[in-house]
Amino acid sequence: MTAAYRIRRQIGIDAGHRIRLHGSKCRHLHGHRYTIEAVCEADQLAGEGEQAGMVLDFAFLKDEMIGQIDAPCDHGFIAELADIELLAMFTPAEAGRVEFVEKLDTAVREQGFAVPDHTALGTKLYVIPVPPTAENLARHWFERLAPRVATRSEGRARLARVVVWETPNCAAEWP
Ligand SMILES: Nc1nc2c(c(=O)[nH]1)N=C([C@H](O)[C@H](O)COP(=O)(O)OP(=O)(O)OP(=O)(O)O)CN2
Repeated sequence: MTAAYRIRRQIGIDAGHRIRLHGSKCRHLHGHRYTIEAVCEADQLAGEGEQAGMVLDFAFLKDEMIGQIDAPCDHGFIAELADIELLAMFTPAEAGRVEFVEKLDTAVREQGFAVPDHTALGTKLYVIPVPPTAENLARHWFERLAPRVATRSEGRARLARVVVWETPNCAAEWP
C-alpha cells in the first residue's frame, strides 16, 4: 500500500431539490443543509514556498469549494434537466418554455451544468444532467473540483474523494 498525506475540509450549503421519480416523499420539492467534504492527497508535501509542509493550503481548498460549489448552488434549487415540469416553474414570463430548456440543454452538454442568469421569481437555479441525489452530486462536484485542486497545488495534490451529507444521517461519496 502506498502512503500518502491526506487532508480534508468541509463546507455547508443550503439548497432545494427533488427526486422526480422517487417513490415516496423525496419527489416533493424540499431542501437540505448539505455538508460537503473534499479529501485531497499527495505523495509529497510542498518543500518550499507559501505551501511548504502542506498537501494544499486549507484556505486554497476553501476558495475552490466556494467557487465551484457554494457560489453556484448555495440558496439555489438543484434540478435535473429532464425534470421538465419543474423547469417550467422557473421559466421567466417573457421566455418561451422550449427556448429556455434548449439553452439549459446546450450549457449542460457543453460544461456539465447550467446556471441561467434569469429565472421566474429571480430564484437561483442549478441544472445537472442527472437526478440530484447525494450520489450524483458527489460525483458532479468531484468532477468540478478535481482540476482546481491540481492547479492550486501546482500538480502536487489530487482530489481523492468528495463526500456529500444530505442529512446528518445520510451521506454518499465519489469515488
Ligand atoms: N441513496 C439515496 N437515497 C435517498 C436519497 C439519495 O440522495 N440517495 N435522497 C433521498 C431524499 O432526498 C431525502 O432527503 C433523504 O431522506 P430521508 O431518508 O428522509 O433522510 P432523513 O435523514 O431525513 O431521515 P428521517 O427518517 O426523515 O429522519 C431519499 N433517499
